[in-house]
Amino acid sequence: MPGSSSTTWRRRCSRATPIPTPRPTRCWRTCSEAGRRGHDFGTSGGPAWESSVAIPKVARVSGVGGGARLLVGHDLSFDVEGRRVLDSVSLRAEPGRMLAVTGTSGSGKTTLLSLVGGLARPAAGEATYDGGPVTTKQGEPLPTTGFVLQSYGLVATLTAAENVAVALRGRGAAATEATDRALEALARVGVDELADRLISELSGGQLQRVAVARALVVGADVVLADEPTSELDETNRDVVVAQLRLEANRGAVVLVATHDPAVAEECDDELHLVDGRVEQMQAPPPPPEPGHEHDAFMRPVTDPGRP
Ligand SMILES: Nc1ncnc2c1ncn2[C@@H]1O[C@H](COP(=O)(O)OP(=O)(O)OP(=O)(O)O)[C@@H](O)[C@H]1O
Repeated sequence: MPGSSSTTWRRRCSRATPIPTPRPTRCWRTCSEAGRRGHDFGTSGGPAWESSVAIPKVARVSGVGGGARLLVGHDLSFDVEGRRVLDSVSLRAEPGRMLAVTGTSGSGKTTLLSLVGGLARPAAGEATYDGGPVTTKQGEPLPTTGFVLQSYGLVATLTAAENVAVALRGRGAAATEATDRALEALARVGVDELADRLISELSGGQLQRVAVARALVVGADVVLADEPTSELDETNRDVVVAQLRLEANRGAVVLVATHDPAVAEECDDELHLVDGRVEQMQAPPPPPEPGHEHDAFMRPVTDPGRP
């Protein structure tokens, strides 16, 4: 049922397979234990990967509220040419978690990410981060934010490395440091070999991974990724999702707009939009009692030959 409340649920990541890794350049370790997802990429001076990721099995319904480093949307609405394309949508995204924003094409995913990222101003409602506004009065994002734009927003006349380094140069990093970190970010998504190629010489999937690297490189408080895997094969999709998970693990709020159920499945929470409104979600059933763990996979046996 559409409504103005935000309803998200928490799901356990179901995949316990090792995450495919691009060629690492530095400290990189994999961990394939169930419930421990992610890798330690010893770069960029950021905090190390937290060794375990607590993903409870139980459903959770989030309410809207303030709180430390929460990204909150309060009844956000947005109009385009007099048409309401987002209608009273609320969300509450926590650091350390990945929130999938799903919905059919045109349902408002990009619009919602733009509003909570401060790229657009809502017609009504408010977005807050850490209890305060998401932008300065001049419209500059206040939390450090890594955007993966659907259209990438890369500069065609610069190389892949330069496009990524720009995100750091704009924040005052020295040229050498920015280049080093750009190469590391490109390596995280397996495109460091393309570092010196012009953007105009890259394929769609390569461009998309450069755009992801640019969002990763800043060690952002908030990562807003709009369809970050739409051009990728399954292996590279998993690499990108694993890197977004790493961002969450180091404490970022991560929002991923996606059409891909496999990507949504890897997230902890999901907010589903239908025609610019939040669709009421059904929470998954509670975990089985001890001793009944396999019941969920059992089907009633109907044998027409038996009474
Ligand atoms: N600049 C614009 N001009 C006109 N209409 C727009 C504009 N931006 C968004 N819209 C409309 O707003 C609605 C929501 O668009 P939005 O891009 O947020 O959807 P989406 O769920 O991200 O879609 P997709 O999955 O196709 O990227 C759509 O009906 C779209 O046509």
